[in-house]
Amino acid sequence: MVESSTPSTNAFQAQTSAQKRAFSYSNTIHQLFTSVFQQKMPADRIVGEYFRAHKKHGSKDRRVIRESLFALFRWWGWLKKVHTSTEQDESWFAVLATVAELEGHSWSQFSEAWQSFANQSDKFNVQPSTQPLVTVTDKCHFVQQNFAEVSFDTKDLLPQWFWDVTDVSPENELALIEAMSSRPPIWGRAQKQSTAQLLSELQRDDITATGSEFFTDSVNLGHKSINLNAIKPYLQGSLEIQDLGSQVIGQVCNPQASDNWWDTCSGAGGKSLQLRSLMFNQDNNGTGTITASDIRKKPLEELLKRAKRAGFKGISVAAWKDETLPVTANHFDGVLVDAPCSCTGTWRRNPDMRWLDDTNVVNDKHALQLDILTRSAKAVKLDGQLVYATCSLSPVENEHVVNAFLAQHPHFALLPLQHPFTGQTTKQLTVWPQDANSDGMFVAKMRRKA
Ligand SMILES: C[S@@+](CC[C@H](N)C(=O)[O-])C[C@H]1O[C@@H](n2cnc3c(N)ncnc32)[C@H](O)[C@@H]1O
Repeated sequence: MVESSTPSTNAFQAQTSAQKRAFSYSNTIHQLFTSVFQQKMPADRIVGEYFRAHKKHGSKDRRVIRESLFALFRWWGWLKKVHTSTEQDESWFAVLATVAELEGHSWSQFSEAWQSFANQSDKFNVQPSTQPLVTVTDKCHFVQQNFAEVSFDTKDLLPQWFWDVTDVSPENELALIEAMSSRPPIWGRAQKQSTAQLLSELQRDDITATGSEFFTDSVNLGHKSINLNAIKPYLQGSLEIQDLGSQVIGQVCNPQASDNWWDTCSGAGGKSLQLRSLMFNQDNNGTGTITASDIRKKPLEELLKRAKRAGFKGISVAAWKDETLPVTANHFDGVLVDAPCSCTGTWRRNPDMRWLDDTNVVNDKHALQLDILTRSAKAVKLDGQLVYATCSLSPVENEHVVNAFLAQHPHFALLPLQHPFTGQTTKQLTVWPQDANSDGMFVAKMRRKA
């Protein structure tokens, strides 16, 4: 943890207990915020490590600290124009007070304290909003009113390099910014039981969840954090957490109950489990199998634990250590390549990454992605399917990779896809975060011809 310079409470005349507490929260948030940028490490990791080392914080403290920190990153495209120093000065308190307004945080006693610290300087006159801030356009006006000497635009909320590497039509721009400036809900899937059964079990655990209009096994678990290890459906494997956008990938694969699929970049198996679950839903005695591979061993161990929890047979792992194919060539009905990528489609959940990464994160993986796709394609049997997916919103990692592959492999052809949320037919599908309140994803499906 990086030590940030701490001004004395006297400097800001923190007198009441709420002001003193607000001051102490500010110290912690500032330390964490500074650490994320200095260590170039995801905020989630920095915060996790901090709370493990500082058990003194109760659940309310943790909520104020964590939510204020993530909100700072969410709105940093504007706030960095206000807080240009690295100190805990008046401008820092001005941005803390502002994020509390932008997010509608309930801790008004602390945001009022931050506001009063900011307004001790002649430079600031931060005022709360007089009306509800619903859209990013409302929020932009609010910030503009409070900080009249700088100019703000909704597009600032995503870095310029993102706009440079992403094809967003002008009519979709605002909806994308709106989605990227909010958190999606937690999405999950019902496994080995109906969604209705799962929902009623969740209700027994006091968790309000709803089904989804798009996929029969999807459940929306809302925005509240859930201690998964305390709920029965999760422990029994009848609930898996998987974003709705990610679920599109398994749905596009559409594996049949007796198919053999190879998940070449399985990680801890989010999609392997979904594929197995979809097979199981068709026929729970089906002979289908999933082989999961990854360059890293640890996630494969985690995958096996998750498969055991779900009681899924037919899932095995084959570590992919070198250039050699870890599976039989020309064997699989389907091969899924969920390639390593920039993850720009998951920025709603990790708003810090848009400020930690730069354009290289999108541009430097094209060769690796094409190489993995090319090697994976060798395992597809005649008439079998090859699915390429990323959680990137950039054509550089998506269409450009698929088109380069097809140019070198004319015996593969794209299969048309229907967007599950909008109904549009397309050759290569980008799921935008605003389409159905999910992460962003990309998927293309090819068939191996004679
Ligand atoms: C997008 S993540 C996969 C997420 C996973 N499919 C899921 O649904 O949870 C990409 C994975 O590719 C793996 N990877 C990176 N380079 C690889 C390579 N050369 N061969 C195989 N896997 C690789 C990474 O370790 C990472 O787990």
